[in-house]
Amino acid sequence: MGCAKTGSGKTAAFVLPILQKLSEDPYGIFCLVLTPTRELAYQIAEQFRVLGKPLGLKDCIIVGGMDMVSQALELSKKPHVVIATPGRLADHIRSSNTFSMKRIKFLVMDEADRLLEQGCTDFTEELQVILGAIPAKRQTLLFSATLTDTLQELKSVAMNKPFFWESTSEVKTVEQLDQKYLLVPEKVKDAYLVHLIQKFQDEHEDWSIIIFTSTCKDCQILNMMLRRFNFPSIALHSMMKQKERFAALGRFKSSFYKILIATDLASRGLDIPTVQVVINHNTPGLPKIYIHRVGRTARAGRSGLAITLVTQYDIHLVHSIEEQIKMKLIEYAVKESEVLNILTQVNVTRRACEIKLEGTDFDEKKEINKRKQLILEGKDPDLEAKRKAELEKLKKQKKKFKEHIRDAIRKEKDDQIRRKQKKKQQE
Ligand SMILES: Nc1ncnc2c1ncn2[C@@H]1O[C@H](COP(=O)(O)OP(=O)(O)OP(=O)(O)O)[C@@H](O)[C@H]1O
Repeated sequence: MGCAKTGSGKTAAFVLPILQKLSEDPYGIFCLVLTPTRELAYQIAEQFRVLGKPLGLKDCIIVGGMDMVSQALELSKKPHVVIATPGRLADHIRSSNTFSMKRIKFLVMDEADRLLEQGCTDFTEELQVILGAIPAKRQTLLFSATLTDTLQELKSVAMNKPFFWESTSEVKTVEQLDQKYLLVPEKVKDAYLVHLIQKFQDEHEDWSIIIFTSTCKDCQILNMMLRRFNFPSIALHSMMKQKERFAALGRFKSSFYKILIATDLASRGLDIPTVQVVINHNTPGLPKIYIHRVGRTARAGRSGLAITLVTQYDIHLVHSIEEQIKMKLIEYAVKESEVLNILTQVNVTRRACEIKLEGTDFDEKKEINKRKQLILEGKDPDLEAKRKAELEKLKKQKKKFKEHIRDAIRKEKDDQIRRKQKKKQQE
C-alpha cells in the first residue's frame, strides 16, 4: 500500500517496477490495473505505453461506454497489461471465456480507497467477480493520496501482513499549493465565480482552470452560462456520452478550452500540467474529496492555486477539511464592488440557462440512465427507489441524533469553562 500526496508520481511508482518484473519473464496477461474512472484508465495506459515502449509492451483498456466486442478481441490477444474499470471487466469475465487472468502476477488498485469505498457507486460486486478470476497468489498493490482510513479496514482482512508506505508529512496537501476560501452568500455565488474567472483570464491568459461542481446539472448550467459570457469553457460529467467525455478532456488538455467544468468524475488522478487553478464551486462534503480536487493543480513540483467558495451553510465543512489537511485556508480577497456590478447580469443569465435546460430532456435522461443501470445490474428500479428513500430517512435521523449529541457535548464543555471561570473569579 502506497500513500503519497497528489501529483507526486504514484503511477510511475507502480508502472516501473511492474515493467521491470515483466521484462524478466514476459507473458500475457501479466498484470491487471483497476481504477475507478474511464478517463483515468486511459491516462494510466498512456504511462504504461510511454515507459513500456522499449519492451514492446502490449496493453489493453477495458472500460464502460466503449465497444465490448473489440475489447473482447483485444483481451483474447493476451496483452501484457490490462487497465480496467471494475464494471466492464466484470462484464467480460461473466460473459466470455476467450481470455484468462489465472496467471496474473500483479493486481494494482489505483485510487484504492475509492474502489473499496461502499458508497453511491459501489464496486463490491464487481470486485468479487474480478477477484474470483485471478489467482490468490499474487502481489496486490494499493495506491492513493488518501489511504489512511482504508488501511485500518484492510489490515484486519489481509491474509499477510501488508507493507504500508506513507510519505511523511504533517500537512496532507502539496506545499506549493496556495489554498484559499471565499465566503459568499449562496445566492450570489455565480457572480463571484464569473468575477474570478474574468480576473484570471485578464491577468493570466495562459492559465487553465478546473471548476468543480456538485451535480451534473449544475455542471451543465455553469458551462452554458460561462459560454454566454464568452469564456472558453467545456463540461465533463457522467451524463455525457463517453466519446463526448474523452473529446472534452482532450480539448481541455490541449488548451483548446482553458476552462473545464466538472463533477467529481474528474476529481481523482487526472494529470494535466497546465492547470494552475482549481475552483470549488461547492465546498466538498468530505475532506478527502477536497484533497483530490485541489490536487488537480500544483502537480510534480509546480505551483497552483485552489479557491473554495464557501456559503453560510458550509462553514462546518471547511473546519473538517482544515482539521484533516492540518492547515488553515486563507481568505481570498475580492473587490466586492466589481462583483456587485455584474450581479444582475449573472443572475439573469443563469436563470435563462436554467430555463433552456428545462426545455431539454436533461432530467428525464438522467432518470432513464439510472433505471437502465439498475436493470443491467439485475435490480428492480422501483424497489431500489423505495430502499433508497428509507435509507435516506434513516441517515437523516442518524444525523439529527449525532448533531443533538454534539450540541449537548458542546454545551457541557461551555458550561464547564464558564464554571471554571466563575470559580477563578470567586477565588
Ligand atoms: N521522477 C519524476 N520526475 C518528474 N516528474 C515525474 C516523476 N515521476 C512522475 N512524474 C510526473 O508527475 C506527474 C504526476 O504523476 P502522477 O499522475 O503519477 O501523480 P499521482 O501521485 O498518481 O497523483 P494523484 O494522487 O493525483 O493521482 C505526472 O505528469 C508524471 O509524469
